[in-house]
Amino acid sequence: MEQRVRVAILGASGYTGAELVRLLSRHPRVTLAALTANRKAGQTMAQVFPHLAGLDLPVLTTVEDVAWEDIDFVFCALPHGTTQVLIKDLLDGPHGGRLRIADLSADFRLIDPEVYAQWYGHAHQALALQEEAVYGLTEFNRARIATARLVAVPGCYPTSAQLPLVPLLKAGVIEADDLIIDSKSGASGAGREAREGSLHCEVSEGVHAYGIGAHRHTPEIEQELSRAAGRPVRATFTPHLMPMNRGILSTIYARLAPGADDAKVRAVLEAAYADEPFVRVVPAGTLVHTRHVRGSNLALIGVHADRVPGRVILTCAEDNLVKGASGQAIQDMNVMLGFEETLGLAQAPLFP
Ligand SMILES: NC(=O)C1=CN([C@@H]2O[C@H](COP(=O)(O)OP(=O)(O)OC[C@H]3O[C@@H](n4cnc5c(N)ncnc54)[C@H](OP(=O)(O)O)[C@@H]3O)[C@@H](O)[C@H]2O)C=CC1
Ligand SMILES: CC(=O)N[C@@H](CCC(=O)OP(=O)(O)O)C(=O)O
Repeated sequence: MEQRVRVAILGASGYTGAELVRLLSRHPRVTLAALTANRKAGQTMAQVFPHLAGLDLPVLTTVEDVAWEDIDFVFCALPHGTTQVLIKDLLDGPHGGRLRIADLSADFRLIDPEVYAQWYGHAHQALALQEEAVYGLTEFNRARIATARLVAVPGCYPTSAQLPLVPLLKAGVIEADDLIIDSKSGASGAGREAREGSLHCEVSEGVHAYGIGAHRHTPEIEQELSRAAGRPVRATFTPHLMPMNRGILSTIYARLAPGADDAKVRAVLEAAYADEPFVRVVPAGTLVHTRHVRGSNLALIGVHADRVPGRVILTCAEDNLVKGASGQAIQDMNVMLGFEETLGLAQAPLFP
C-alpha cells in the first residue's frame, strides 16, 4: 500500500481550514494528523463545524501543541501577518528540515520587500523566506512548485485575474497597459472572523465596491501579470462584496494588440488550457457563472467580443474557497509531493 503523508492544518477552525479538511478527508494519500485553532483550541471539529461531524478527525489544538515530529506537510490557513514569523520558527525549528508548507495567507506572495511593506503596512519579518517562497498558481509554475519547500498560495482575486490574462499577455494578443479587472466576491472571502461587515443583514440585498484603487491584491496581480508580459503591467482592480456565500466572478476589459481579435484571444486561451484539468474555456455564447464552479476546483473562462472596436471582454468564475484558496493549495501539495495533480480534487461542482 502507498504511504500516506501526515498533514497539519493550521487554522482548521476557519473557512479555508474547514474546506481543506473537507477535501483532504477524501484524499487517498493524506492522513489528517493535526488541526489547530486559536480561540477554538480544545474543541472538536464537529463542535465548530457540524457539517464535518461524520469525519474521524483530531481535536483542535494550539499550534504549540502539535507533535511536529509526526508531521510531513503543513497547510497554513492563518490571517496574514501572523503567518510569517510562525512559519519561520517552524522551518528554523528542530523538525524544519523535513517540513514542506503551503501557505494560504498573503505573507509570501509579494517578491519585493518594499512593495510588501507599502501595501501591508509593516516590514516583512522573514525576508529570506519571502525570497525563497514559490508562487503557487500551479498552471503556470509547476516545475518550481515541485521542488519548493514553501509555496505561497495565490490570493482569490488574483487567481481569477491571472487565469484569463497570463496566457494572453504571454502571447502578446492584448496590451499590457490598459487592463480593468472588475471582481465580485462572496462574503466567505472575508473569513469567519470578519463578522462586522459580513453579517447577513449587511451583505444581503445590496452590493458595494470596496478597496477602490487601494486593494492589497493589486500589487500581487501586477507582479504576476508583469512576470507574464515581460514588462511592467499596471491594472485597475476593483473588488465588490456580493450577497452570496461563495464564488468570485471577475469581468476583465482589455485592449487588443494590433492584428488581434476576440477569435484569436479565444484560440490562445483554448490552446493554453487544452490539457488543464481545472481550467475550462467555455464555448462561445455560453456564460460563466459562480454557480457552475461551487465546491469544485474549477475555473471557467469566457471570451466575449466588445462592440467597442479594439477591445475584448473576459470573464472568469471560481469558488474563492476552492480554486481561490484550499483547492489550489491541495493542487500545489500534489505537485510538491509528486502525486497526481487531481487527487482529492476531482469532485463536480454543487448545483443549484
Ligand atoms: N476566505 C477566503 O476566500 C480566502 C482566504 N485566504 C487566506 O487564508 C487565510 C485564512 O482565511 P480564512 O480561513 O478565510 O480565515 P478565518 O477567519 O475563517 O479563519 C482564521 C483561522 O486562523 C485562526 N487564527 C486567528 N488568529 C490566530 C492566531 N493569532 N494564532 C493562531 N491561529 C489564529 C483562527 O482560529 P479561531 O477560529 O480559533 O479563532 C481560524 O482557525 C487568510 O490569510 C486569508 O486571507 C486566501 C484565499 C481565499
Ligand atoms: C470578500 C473579501 O473580503 N475578500 C478578501 C480577500 C480574501 C483573500 O483571498 O485574501 P488573502 O490575500 O488574504 O488571501 C479581501 O478583500 O480582503
